[in-house]
Amino acid sequence: MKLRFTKMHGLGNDFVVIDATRLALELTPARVRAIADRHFGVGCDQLLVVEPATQAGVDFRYRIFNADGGEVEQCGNGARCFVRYVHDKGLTKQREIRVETRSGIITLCLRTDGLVTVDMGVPELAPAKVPFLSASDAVVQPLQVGALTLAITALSMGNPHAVQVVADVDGAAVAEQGPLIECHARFPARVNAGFMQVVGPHEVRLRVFERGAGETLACGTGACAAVVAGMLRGLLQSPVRVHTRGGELEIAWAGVGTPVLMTGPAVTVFEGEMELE
Ligand SMILES: N[C@H](CCC[C@H](N)C(=O)O)C(=O)O
Repeated sequence: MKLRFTKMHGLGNDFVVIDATRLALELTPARVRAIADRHFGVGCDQLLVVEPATQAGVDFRYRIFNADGGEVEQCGNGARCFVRYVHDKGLTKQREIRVETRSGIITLCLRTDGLVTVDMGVPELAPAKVPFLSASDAVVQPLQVGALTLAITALSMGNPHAVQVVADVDGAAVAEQGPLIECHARFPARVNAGFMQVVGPHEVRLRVFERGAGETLACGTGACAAVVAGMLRGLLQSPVRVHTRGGELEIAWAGVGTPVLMTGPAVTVFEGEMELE
């Protein structure tokens, strides 16, 4: 079957976006992997699917698939691209929309300056809800990774994150530690591994080895998780500028029990059509 798609990115975290509001699309893990493959397919970190809402008071349903074929709960950079896509495609005239994801409803706002602000919801800190196997709910917890004992903060932005503080992101062992953290037995749903360098109380540098995609140039939920972790540790104050390899995000959080607000760009690169087996 011929499949039309739009290639987009949020700070270099790249997506194939498909409008499934008027077509029935069966996305098996094998099909997702074929689309995401950077040599034999279109290539992307995640596949984003636009579907009609299934509940009242919501504008669309938003499905997210990692390059490894797994469907996941949330994607921050993808959410910014989502609202730009549905607005530019004329699927809505609203600049603020509510979309349902596997982890709940989020609100996306396409600003007149072209940036997008997303209410990413309230972070979940209880280990069982991350999920993270731990007898403690301490903010900083030891995690044995090979011969090292890392100090991580585990939390959920709808999807699971393990954030550690490093002295210098450029020298951080992302390639070595990332896969070991991602698949660590104490994270039964696997986890996104964040490496955060604190530059000042309102500024960090961040790299993320993403669950199901490897290191990406930026991770929106990872930036939210890093700021929440840094504020809980007493290292950061809201708002925080997060420097990723792909560019900058602004993250604001008023504290436990309140939602995290993320602001950043969303870019359309090209339109295309592919043959889908
Ligand atoms: N790899 C993530 C999904 C994509 C998140 C990221 N691209 C973002 O911008 O938040 C996970 O498995 O939870």
